[in-house]
Amino acid sequence: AAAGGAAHEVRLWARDPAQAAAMAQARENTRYLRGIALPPALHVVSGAVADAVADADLLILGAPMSALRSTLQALQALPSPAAPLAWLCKGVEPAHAEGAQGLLAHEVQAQVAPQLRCGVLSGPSFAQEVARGQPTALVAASPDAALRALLVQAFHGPSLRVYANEDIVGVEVGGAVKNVLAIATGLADGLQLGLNARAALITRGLAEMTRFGLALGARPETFMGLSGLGDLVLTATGDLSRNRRVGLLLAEGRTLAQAVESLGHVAEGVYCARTVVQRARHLGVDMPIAEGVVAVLDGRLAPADAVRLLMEREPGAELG
Ligand SMILES: NC(=O)C1=CN([C@@H]2O[C@H](COP(=O)(O)OP(=O)(O)OC[C@H]3O[C@@H](n4cnc5c(N)ncnc54)[C@H](O)[C@@H]3O)[C@@H](O)[C@H]2O)C=CC1
Ligand SMILES: O=C(CO)COP(=O)(O)O
Repeated sequence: AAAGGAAHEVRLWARDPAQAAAMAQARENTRYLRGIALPPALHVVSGAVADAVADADLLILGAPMSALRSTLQALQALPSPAAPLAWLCKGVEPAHAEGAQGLLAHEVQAQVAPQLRCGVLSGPSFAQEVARGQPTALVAASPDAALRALLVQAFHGPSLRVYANEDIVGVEVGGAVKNVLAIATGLADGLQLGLNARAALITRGLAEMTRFGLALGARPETFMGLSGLGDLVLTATGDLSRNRRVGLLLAEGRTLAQAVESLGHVAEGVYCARTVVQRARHLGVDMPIAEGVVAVLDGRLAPADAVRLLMEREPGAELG
C-alpha cells in the first residue's frame, strides 16, 4: 500500500502456519490471488497474535464475520492496548450462545472490546481488482473522526479513493444486506428472467436495505453511497461475486450444499440471510426479497416459486 508516496511496512498474519510459510516462500497467495506478486514491504507471519500486532499503528481484519468475535476477544486480552482496528467483514453475526441475533460488527465490538478504537472499510471492491491496482473507491466508517482520517490517509492512493463516513450503522447494513440481495439477482439471472427483473430486484432491494438500516438508526443518504447502492450494484451484477454465484448455481438446480462446495470460498449472504430476516421481523421491517432468498436457501421454495410469490404480492406505493 502507498500513502503520500511512502510504502507502509505491512505484516500479514495468517492463522495457518503452513499457509503462511507457503505464501512467504512463493510471494503469492495462490489460493485467493493467483498471479499477483505480494509487495516487497509485506511480511507474512503466523504464530502468536500478540507478536503479530506488537508495534503496529493500524490493524486490518480481513476475515469473515464468523471470525470477528474471537479476534476481538484475542485483541481485548492483550496485555497492552491494541492499535486501532478496521474490519472488512460484511455481514451480521450468526446466532450465538448468548442469544443475541444478527449483530452488526460494531455491535459485537461494543460487547467484547469496547475500549478498542474501531471502524470498517467497505464499499464496492472485488479483492482481485483491488490487488491488481484497478481503480476502486471505498468508504471508511467509524464514529471516531481521528480513526476515519487515519484510514483515509493509510489507504488513499493512486488506485484507491477512500471516502469517510461517520454512519457506521448504515455502512455495515449496506455491506450485509447487499450479499443477500446478490443471491436474489443471481437466482433471477440464473432463471433468465431478464434485465428488467434484475433492475427491479436491485431497486426494490435497495428499498429493503434502507428500511432495515433506518430502523437501526442509519442515515438514509448512506444507502445512496458506496457501501449501499455502490456495493449492491457491483455484487448483484458482477460475476466475481460469490454471493451472486450461489444464486446462479441454485437456479441451475444445485442444492445449497453443492453450491457452497463448488464455490470453495465463503459467501457471507448464505450465513447472514436468516439472521438479517429474523432481526428485520423483530424490528417490524418488511423484507420480502430477503425472505424469498431465505426460503430458497432453506429449501422451502424453489427459485421460480420465490419469484412468483414476489410478483403476486399486493400492489403497493413505491415510496410507502
Ligand atoms: N473477497 C472480496 O472481494 C471481499 C470480501 N469482503 C468481506 O471481507 C470478509 C473476508 O472476505 P474473504 O477474505 O473473501 O473471506 P474468506 O472467507 O475467503 O477468507 C478470509 C481468510 O480468513 C481466514 N479466517 C477464517 N476464519 C478465521 C479466524 N477465525 N481467524 C483467522 N483467520 C480466519 C480464512 O482462512 C481465509 O484465509 C468477508 O466478510 C467478506 O464479505 C469485503 C470486500 C471484498
Ligand atoms: O463484497 C464484495 C465486493 O464488494 C465481494 O462480494 P462477494 O462476497 O459476493 O464475492
